[in-house]
Amino acid sequence: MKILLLGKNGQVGWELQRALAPLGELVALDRQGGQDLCGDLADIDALAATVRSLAPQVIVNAAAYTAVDKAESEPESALRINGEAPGVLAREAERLGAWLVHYSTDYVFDGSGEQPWREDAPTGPLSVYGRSKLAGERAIAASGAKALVLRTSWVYAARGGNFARTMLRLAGERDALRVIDDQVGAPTGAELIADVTAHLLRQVHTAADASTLAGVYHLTSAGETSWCDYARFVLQQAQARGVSLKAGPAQVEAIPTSAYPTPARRPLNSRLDTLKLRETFGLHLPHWQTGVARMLSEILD
Ligand SMILES: NC(=O)C1=CN([C@@H]2O[C@H](COP(=O)(O)OP(=O)(O)OC[C@H]3O[C@@H](n4cnc5c(N)ncnc54)[C@H](OP(=O)(O)O)[C@@H]3O)[C@@H](O)[C@H]2O)C=CC1
Ligand SMILES: Cc1cn([C@H]2C[C@H](O)[C@@H](COP(=O)(O)OP(=O)(O)O[C@H]3O[C@@H](C)C(=O)[C@@H](O)[C@H]3O)O2)c(=O)[nH]c1=O
Ligand SMILES: [Mg+2]
Repeated sequence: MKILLLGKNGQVGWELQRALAPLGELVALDRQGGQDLCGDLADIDALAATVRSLAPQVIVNAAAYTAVDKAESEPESALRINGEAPGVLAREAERLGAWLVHYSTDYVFDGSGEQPWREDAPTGPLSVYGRSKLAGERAIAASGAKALVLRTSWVYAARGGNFARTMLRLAGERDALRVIDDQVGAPTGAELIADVTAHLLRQVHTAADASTLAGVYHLTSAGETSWCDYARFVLQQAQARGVSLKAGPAQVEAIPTSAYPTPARRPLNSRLDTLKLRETFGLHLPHWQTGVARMLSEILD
């Protein structure tokens, strides 16, 4: 099986390089591409030509415009990379009869209520990033390609930029942190996302009628937390590993969203219901604290 991976150096892309390697011949590209291959999602024609020339059986798209606040002032760029380019990948996949795996986000929802969102719940993005990711989902659905669209949330990894690492840095610099406690979701590790992706592709590869497996799935860790309690957990774990910090968990002040103005609005309720994924593919999803503790061991021990 030939697999084309885009966005190979992002949090998820890096872990996918590891997890997809045993499945077949892996061609992994970053934005720069190489050897007449284009991995830049903003260069739509060259991207389509690259897919045609490689003719993979599977395309995995881990590239995205993920700077949520910056997207508010760069909507065209976000929409091209997150909205248009996935549609082009899907149309090329459809022509080739290839599968597309793509990632989306909790930010496609408006964050109302307290119930975990199911896959078929109405969307209502609050930000440019959320709208651009929803546009990508819709373009994929319209293409007719066999696709797995995995909505995840609050992604962290040992390698790359994420909230946990920001909290560690700030707690080393400041006496106190102020962190939002009324946005609730599940921190999800790039390792888990990559391993589940590989598991899904194996099942799709061996299923008698694989096309029935195509669709949108929610993929997050089990459990839920707020950004504030997540920050406290990270700092408590760091201290337990002997890291000296200016601000410990007790110096993390809980604040409402209204006290932390940002260019992009974010959902209050980011809970995603993962039942469909677990039942369809026979998966167990670990609690968020397990993966975060493991990631912290990796970077701190
Ligand atoms: N991070 C999160 O909290 C969440 C992420 N997701 C989704 O999961 C997926 C993976 O995200 P994650 O790994 O965390 O994101 P990262 O920001 O870690 O990685 C994104 C990658 O995309 C690359 N990229 C950006 N623009 C382009 C472009 N024009 N052409 C090619 N590559 C580009 C970046 O490269 P460069 O470094 O050169 O910019 C980077 O390597 C995305 O679809 C994202 O929307 C969903 C929910 C939460
Ligand atoms: C740095 C900081 C952030 N915050 C808040 C702002 C925000 O609501 C929350 C998280 O901040 P971030 O900048 O990490 O959030 P953000 O970049 O919006 O994270 C999102 O990224 C995209 C790509 C996704 O798809 C989402 O699932 C989600 O992970 O914490 C504080 O309250 N205090 C702080 O000191
Ligand atoms: Mg961010």
